[in-house]
Amino acid sequence: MLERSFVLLPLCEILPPTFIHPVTAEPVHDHLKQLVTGTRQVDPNVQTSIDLVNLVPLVDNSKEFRYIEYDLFNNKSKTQLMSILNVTPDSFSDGHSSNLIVENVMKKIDNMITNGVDIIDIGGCSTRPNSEQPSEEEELSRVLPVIKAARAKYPSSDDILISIDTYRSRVAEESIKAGADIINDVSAGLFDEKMYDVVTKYGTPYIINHLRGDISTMSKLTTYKETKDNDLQVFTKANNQPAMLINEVSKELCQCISKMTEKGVRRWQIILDPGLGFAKNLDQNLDIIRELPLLKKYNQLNTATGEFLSFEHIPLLLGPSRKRFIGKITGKDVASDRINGTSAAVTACIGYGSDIVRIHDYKEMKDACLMADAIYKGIR
Ligand SMILES: Nc1ncnc2c1ncn2[C@@H]1O[C@H](COP(=O)(O)OP(=O)(O)OP(=O)(O)O)[C@@H](O)[C@H]1O
Ligand SMILES: Nc1nc2c(c(=O)[nH]1)N=C(CO)CN2
Repeated sequence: MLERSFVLLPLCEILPPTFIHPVTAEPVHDHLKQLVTGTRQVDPNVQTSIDLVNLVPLVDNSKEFRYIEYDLFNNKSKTQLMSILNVTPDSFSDGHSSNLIVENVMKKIDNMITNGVDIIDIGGCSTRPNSEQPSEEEELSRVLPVIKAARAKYPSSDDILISIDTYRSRVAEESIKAGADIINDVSAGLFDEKMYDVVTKYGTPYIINHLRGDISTMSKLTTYKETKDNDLQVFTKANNQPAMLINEVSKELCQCISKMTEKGVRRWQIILDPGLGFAKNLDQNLDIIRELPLLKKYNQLNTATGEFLSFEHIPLLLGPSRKRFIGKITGKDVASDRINGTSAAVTACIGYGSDIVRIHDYKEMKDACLMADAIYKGIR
């Protein structure tokens, strides 16, 4: 056991750092560290190296087992480019029929795929601060025809991954039935209590984004103070303001994770997003990016229930694209003028450890990803 990373690593995801190995009397986490630092060698009869990959299983109609693979041990996976496809009436319609809208959207999808996008994030409902929310029926009528058309032309998740950007469980469910692969929920289940049941039922990857309040109140809910909870042992110490922000965001995400796992969602379905622009002010958005390594190491133990939650080796997504904090820093009031600012932010996100970036300008951001991967991960 002590010479096998494929035994120790999963154990360290479910056992707290305080857990002592019954025979060696050392923490199990220390045994993993010994393998990572080379103090102890892996068992050559069963493993050629300590390297492991994380597989996020996909639910595909084919019989084959499909998954998204992340080499989280060495940070050597190519960053995934998630391209935003807003199917809101003002994005594609020019006053014509819905068939024409789908036709126009398909051209854009073709172009995204030609330009090397990995995931297309389809959204029929804007979640930017204070935006108006359409009805569920309206949201469904916007996204379903596009998902169906995209899946008809690109049948396999190998061709393209499709995510549905929605906080509504019914939209998520219908989208999965229409062929979407991933659920991207800005509310991490807080806006719709049935969301976790859908995620459990279909077993899809589930992106959980941190926010507070709702679309109209979130911009004001930016006070992050250390909360007192005698039952909660947090292993990442918050000795400054940015670290405290990370810990509070993480704790709030863990509250959601705790609820969803109780409902049957599995750890390997989860992709984390600390939510740039969601209940964060300008400095907090910068802190989130800069302190991403802290978030990736977040660990907590509920001493009352024994529940241990760790963010280690969970894939991470950031969505900085064209957001207001970039506009404020670069002095660009118009969102489409923020491409260079976004490019710099995307590079930083990757440098600090984001596995997926959600962006609007896929051609430009493809280049940013290629450069950042070459510099930070040595991947070409
Ligand atoms: N959470 C946010 N925080 C700050 N600014 C945001 C946020 N979301 C969107 N914006 C701003 O909204 C504009 C882009 O909106 P757009 O709807 O295209 O983005 P999006 O990421 O697709 O959002 P949504 O999916 O909610 O529609 C930009 O002006 C951007 O500055
Ligand atoms: N996962 C994720 N989804 C989003 C994000 C984001 O930052 N992350 N930003 C949005 C625009 O506000 C809409 N949807």
